[in-house]
Amino acid sequence: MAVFTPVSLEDLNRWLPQFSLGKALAIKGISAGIENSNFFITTETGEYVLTVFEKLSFEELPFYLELMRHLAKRDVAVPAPIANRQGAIINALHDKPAAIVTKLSGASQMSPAPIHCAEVGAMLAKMHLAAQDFAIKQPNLRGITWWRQTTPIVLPYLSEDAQQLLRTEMQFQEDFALTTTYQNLPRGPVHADLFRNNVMFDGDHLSGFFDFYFAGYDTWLFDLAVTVNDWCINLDTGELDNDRVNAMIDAYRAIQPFSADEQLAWQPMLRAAALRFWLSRLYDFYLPREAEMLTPHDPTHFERILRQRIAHLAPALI
Ligand SMILES: Nc1ncnc2c1ncn2[C@@H]1O[C@H](COP(=O)(O)OP(=O)(O)O)[C@@H](O)[C@H]1O
Ligand SMILES: N[C@@H](CCOP(=O)(O)O)C(=O)O
Repeated sequence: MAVFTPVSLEDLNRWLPQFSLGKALAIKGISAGIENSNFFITTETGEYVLTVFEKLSFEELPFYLELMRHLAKRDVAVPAPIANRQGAIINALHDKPAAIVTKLSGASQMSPAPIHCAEVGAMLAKMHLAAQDFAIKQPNLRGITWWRQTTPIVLPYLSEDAQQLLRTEMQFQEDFALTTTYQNLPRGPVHADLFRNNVMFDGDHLSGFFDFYFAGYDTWLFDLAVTVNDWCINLDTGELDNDRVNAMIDAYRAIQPFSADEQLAWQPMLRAAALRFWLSRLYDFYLPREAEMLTPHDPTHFERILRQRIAHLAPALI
């Protein structure tokens, strides 16, 4: 991540007494990630993760953190938010919303095999089902409304060829969103950013997933498409690795079978998932925010993936 808002050990020890976590012993900024300021913290009671939210507001945040609390209570492997003595899980730090969550064990699996993709597919299906009775409905803030807003902002930075691709794909997705196939897709709270760096493995065992800060109420299929586009590809070309794709969708289907509409929507949804992250990476690349640490992601990675999804069909969901 970046560190946009520095937090010192002294800052933390002034802020921490509202929690039952004892004294802070150490704090370390985390360079991975690009959205918020994240820190590993060690206190007298253990190790946690502190996040200072850079864009999400006090009003928007309950959806994300209450969803994590809801899932953790149902034994889904996600970090649990830590409440202060008044029961609040979102508290101001340096005038920004901040939260402490439990720290997951393990490490990211950045070169996944089919076995890892199967674990992720099964866990994603379990998460979708466990979230069905979650009471708060907040839209995916990086859904098609945001794509419409962001497209004209980033277009001027693109080559003519890339501009043509973006305009054509936006029209395709606008048309697809009007179909009954799309409108009939099962939906609920989804993670919407389940990349390899947001999942922890202990060996071949999935130990947890985190970074719910792009979550929203959207189609389950969009969530699966986002995940396939990061876990099941040749990173150099964006081409799908069918063994990993089939491992993930077979494991998902074993828990939650696909509807006829999902089977019809699969190819357009893989394109939509590629478009969404091409747009966000273009925005972050050409309109970057000031940060103490920031590792921006490469936008052309998702341009390649989008072109691949348009040119070649993925394995079907049947
Ligand atoms: N609960 C957690 N347990 C363990 N590591 C975490 C946890 N949350 C975040 N991290 C670490 O912090 C990094 C950045 O977190 P992430 O949520 O992806 O950033 P951002 O808030 O910018 O999206 C992760 O790649 C991971 O290394
Ligand atoms: N995962 C997305 C955007 C967010 O990145 P993160 O590292 O902050 O989770 C991408 O790779 O573009």
